[in-house]
Amino acid sequence: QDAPVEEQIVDAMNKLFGVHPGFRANHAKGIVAEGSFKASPDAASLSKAALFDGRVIPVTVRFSDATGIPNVPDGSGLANPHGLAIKFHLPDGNETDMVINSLKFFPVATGADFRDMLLALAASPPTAPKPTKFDEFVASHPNAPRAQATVQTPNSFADEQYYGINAFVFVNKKGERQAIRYIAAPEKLVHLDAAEAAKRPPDFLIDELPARLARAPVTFHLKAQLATPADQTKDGSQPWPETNKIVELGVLTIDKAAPNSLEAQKELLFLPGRLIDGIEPSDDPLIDVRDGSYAVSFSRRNP
Ligand code: HEM
Repeated sequence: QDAPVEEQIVDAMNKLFGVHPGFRANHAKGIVAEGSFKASPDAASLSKAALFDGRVIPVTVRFSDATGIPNVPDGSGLANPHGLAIKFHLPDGNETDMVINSLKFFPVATGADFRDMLLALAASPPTAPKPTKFDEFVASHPNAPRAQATVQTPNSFADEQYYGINAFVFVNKKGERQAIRYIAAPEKLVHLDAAEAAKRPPDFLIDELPARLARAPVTFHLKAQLATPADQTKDGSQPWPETNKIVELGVLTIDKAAPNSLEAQKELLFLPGRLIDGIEPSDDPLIDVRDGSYAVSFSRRNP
């Protein structure tokens, strides 16, 4: 009970999804691929980060299904939101990560609330008497079901739009600061309705990606949604107005499935707070809680 909240969160995930040695406590099922990123000239005016200087930066990415269940069917509602984790390998040997998913905003604003939501879900199996613990949680956290309602099953990991949710702060060469939220936009967005998704084979997303990459590369436009001075940055459960300016940061090209995805994903650790000069965390408390929880999960899956 006195454990740090990051550990309590991973314990709650283990309770909800079961313990599956060697797998992530959340987003357990995934596939690794490789490619590159090339920034647009606009990116450098917002951030001095080496990532945005226009050179071609090799990347390792991992697409994933939600939950800590390693064999969750890709078309199940449980597998929403799908994730995209990107590791940028910079010329100086440094790395920086982006860990984003298909929710437009997060169900809750703090680590403690996220832990409580996971525990409420774990205490609310289909047989639980009504109102369930999760019904009670929702009554005091109305954004939780609203957030989940923003996701659908995509036709392909490549046909989904992914959102950064947590705000980061870009700093440019002049020292100007701009809060942003990331968006990775696909060439086309293709969603399935729940009935159609349920009919797809259990690994249809995982199997489709290497097949698609063998034919042609997959591209995403990495963008930054800019905060206005009126926008808060500390609550990822509150989206910014859709009218906010969006700047194209560059193109992410994924061209090769990793030859040994299962082994590769085990060794990979993506951290939302692994940043480089020119990109800073905002005051959103989830960034630190996420970093801590991902590290706990990593140490348990690689004991
Ligand atoms: C309090 C908030 C959150 C907590 C505690 C949390 C916790 C976790 C944990 C423990 C993992 C497994 C990490 C590992 O073993 O490497 C994970 C994976 C992941 N999470 Fe979160 N998460 C949170 C919020 C978010 C948000 C806001 C996003 C998206 C914007 C997100 C996207 C992902 C993705 C894409 C993965 C898979 C990463 C990979 O492929 O290695 N999470 N999360």
